[in-house]
Amino acid sequence: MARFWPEPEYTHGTAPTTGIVLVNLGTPSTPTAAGLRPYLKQFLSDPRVVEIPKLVWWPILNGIILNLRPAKSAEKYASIWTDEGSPLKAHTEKQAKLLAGYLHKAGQPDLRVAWAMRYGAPSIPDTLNALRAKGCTRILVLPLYPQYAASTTASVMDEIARCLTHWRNLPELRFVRNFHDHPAYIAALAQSVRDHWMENGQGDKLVMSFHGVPRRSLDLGDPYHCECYKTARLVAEALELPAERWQVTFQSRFGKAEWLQPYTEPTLEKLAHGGLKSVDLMCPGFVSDCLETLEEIAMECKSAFLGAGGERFHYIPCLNERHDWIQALETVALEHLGNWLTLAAPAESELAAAAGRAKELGAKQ
Ligand SMILES: C=CC1=C(C)c2cc3[nH]c(cc4nc(cc5[nH]c(cc1n2)c(C)c5CCC(=O)O)C(CCC(=O)O)=C4C)c(C)c3C=C
Ligand SMILES: [Fe+2]
Ligand SMILES: [Fe+2]
Repeated sequence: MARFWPEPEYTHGTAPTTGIVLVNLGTPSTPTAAGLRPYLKQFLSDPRVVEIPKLVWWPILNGIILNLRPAKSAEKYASIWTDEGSPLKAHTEKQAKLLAGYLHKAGQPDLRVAWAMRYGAPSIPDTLNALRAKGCTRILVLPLYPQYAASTTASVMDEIARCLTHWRNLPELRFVRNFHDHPAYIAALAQSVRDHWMENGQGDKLVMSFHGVPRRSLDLGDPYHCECYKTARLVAEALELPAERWQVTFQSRFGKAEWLQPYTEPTLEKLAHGGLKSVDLMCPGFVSDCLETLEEIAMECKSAFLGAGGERFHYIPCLNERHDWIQALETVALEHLGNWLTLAAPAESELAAAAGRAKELGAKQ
């Protein structure tokens, strides 16, 4: 007897459901050497992050770095850890919850919002599997990196693609490449500076510090450097700052190779030596406060500037849970969802009829 196979939509009995995944870098599970080791191992084994041939890099990573760095980094993490755990994780989770609420209010209650970390937990595969279990057949991936870099944005795409090699029935996919010049993101950054000035007064210079990458990546055509400068220029324009009142720097250098210059900490010392007394520093490339902003900038760089003769150093927090930033995130998401929003999901009655037909077909088999 011929076998009747149900049509695909009956197989799953669900309407096309759309999921949004916010992805950030990741963070250790605990601020201890034991928590740091697996996180650093996964992070620093990513060929998008360290672009040195495996044969050369692996002995250095496994023989030296993973023996020395976990304890050193753990101490730094311990200095910023909160009751909610890692600040990066806490902010990312809250941003996802807020975004879901904003989309619900905007008349999009069916969108599922999830969050994942490129390294550590919750992993990208676990998050995509959870969305699949909720019936999502359309997924928008939104890396929380405003500026595109191969080491961050492309690495998220690699992991999504790697994960989907294990799926038979692929979802439709959309991917936000960057939002470094999005007017809503720029407006939120500029307003965060104005808010800070209103409360604390204005410093003599606004330094905008971005995470660094190896200089070689710029020579190889990575747009990261240019996107950082564009973000900074747009923020400065929004604040009507003349050229001598703002500056771009790059932080978090790793290893001995040259990274993007000028480096943040030496620049701050140079500014102080040159007689600058008062500085405001923001990190527009990080949408959440994390180790790199709370420890490296707000603690280490502050003490370097003050130690070099500066008198006032103010760190302006990241966008975190600001209302204008979550609105910006909502706008970026809605723009990329595009016609997925207007391709209406089937009505309940249609779904019930489809489920009935599927049952009938099942009985015939
Ligand atoms: C080894 C090379 C690294 C590259 C290239 C790199 C690029 C890069 N990173 C971020 C954002 C973050 N990095 C964070 C921590 C961090 N970064 C590196 C190294 C590279 N980053 C290391 C080894 C670490 C871990 C901490 C340490 O041991 O120093 C974080 C903070 C995470 C947290 O838990 O708080 C973020 C965020 C960007 C945007 C970027 C390229 C543009
Ligand atoms: Fe980093
Ligand atoms: Fe750092």
